[in-house]
Amino acid sequence: MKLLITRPMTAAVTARARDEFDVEIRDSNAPLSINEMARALRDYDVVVPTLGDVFSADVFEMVTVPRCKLLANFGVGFNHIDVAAAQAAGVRVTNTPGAVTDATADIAMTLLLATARRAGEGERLVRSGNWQGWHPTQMLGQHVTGKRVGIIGMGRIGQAIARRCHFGFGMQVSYQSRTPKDLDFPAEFVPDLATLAAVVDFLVVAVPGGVDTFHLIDASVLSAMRPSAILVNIARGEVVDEAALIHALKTGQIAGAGLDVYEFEPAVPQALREMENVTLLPHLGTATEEVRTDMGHMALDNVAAFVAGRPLPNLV
Ligand SMILES: NC(=O)c1ccc[n+]([C@@H]2O[C@H](COP(=O)([O-])OP(=O)(O)OC[C@H]3O[C@@H](n4cnc5c(N)ncnc54)[C@H](O)[C@@H]3O)[C@@H](O)[C@H]2O)c1
Ligand SMILES: O=C(O)[C@H](O)CO
Repeated sequence: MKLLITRPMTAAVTARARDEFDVEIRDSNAPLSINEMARALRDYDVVVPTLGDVFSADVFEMVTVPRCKLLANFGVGFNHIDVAAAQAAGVRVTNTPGAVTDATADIAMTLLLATARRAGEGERLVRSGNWQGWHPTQMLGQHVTGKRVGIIGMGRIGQAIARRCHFGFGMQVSYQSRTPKDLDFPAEFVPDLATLAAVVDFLVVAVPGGVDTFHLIDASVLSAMRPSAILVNIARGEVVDEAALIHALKTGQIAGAGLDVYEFEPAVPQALREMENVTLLPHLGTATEEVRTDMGHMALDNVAAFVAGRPLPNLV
């Protein structure tokens, strides 16, 4: 069984992979090219791909009968893989749900707090050497405790964000999801997105990427938001119409945004980079040693199950 891991991993994951499998670990952090993806499907039994490795229908068309029978994705989001095309080619797909949940919820709170409290702007001021000292009206931001948050996509991460907002910050939680959830804390289900957008102080996006959610947050949702409201996106960049977001920020339709993901990642529009009321992180949601190691182990658990002929624990 030949395994390809498409990026360098943490030391613990690398050691386990080398110990348990005949593995090649690609020595580059760049996404696979289309030809590398075709070669991966042709030459390996299992591939551990990740974000940026765009296994589209075109790639599966390039390889008539893939040797590869499993794409054990490193990451919960799998919108870079055309799952239907993979299945049609006899390739199963797994992901790493759960391992990413708390860290990503923590980054959502980091973005919410940093944007509301102007932390990035304040940090830049101190670093510039131009800070003139404290005064009663210096750099006033928005209070967070007790405010109303709207969460779009009440899955694992959405619920972890909601718990932090409710238990940690005494916030009122409203949400939109495909179905109402049975939750152990108070949260109001608002089925209509524009209605939800209109009543919250913070709107947090936590849905999966892909065709169903492409530009879910468009000009109409942004224009429904209050001028004092802040948008946070930890989901996938293309869930938010970035051009419409820039327009909403420039025209004061909304007060700010906290972003971990971008429509044309890693390209971040200059317009966003120039705005003080926007907090920009480089897709840090799961970026801790422990979480990346847990994700790697979860991907390798799926590989191990495949090799042993057992049911795949995280089949998509
Ligand atoms: N920024 C990061 O580093 C980072 C890290 C982890 C995950 N993510 C993203 O977060 C996503 C969510 O992860 P999760 O583990 O919570 O997934 P999940 O499947 O548990 O939750 C997604 C929720 O969104 C809901 N949903 C789907 N389509 C919807 C729609 N059109 N409108 C409203 N709700 C909809 C689903 O019903 C589900 O409740 C991932 O798919 C990934 O793209 C980002
Ligand atoms: O989907 C995920 O798990 C993240 O975006 C990658 O860490």
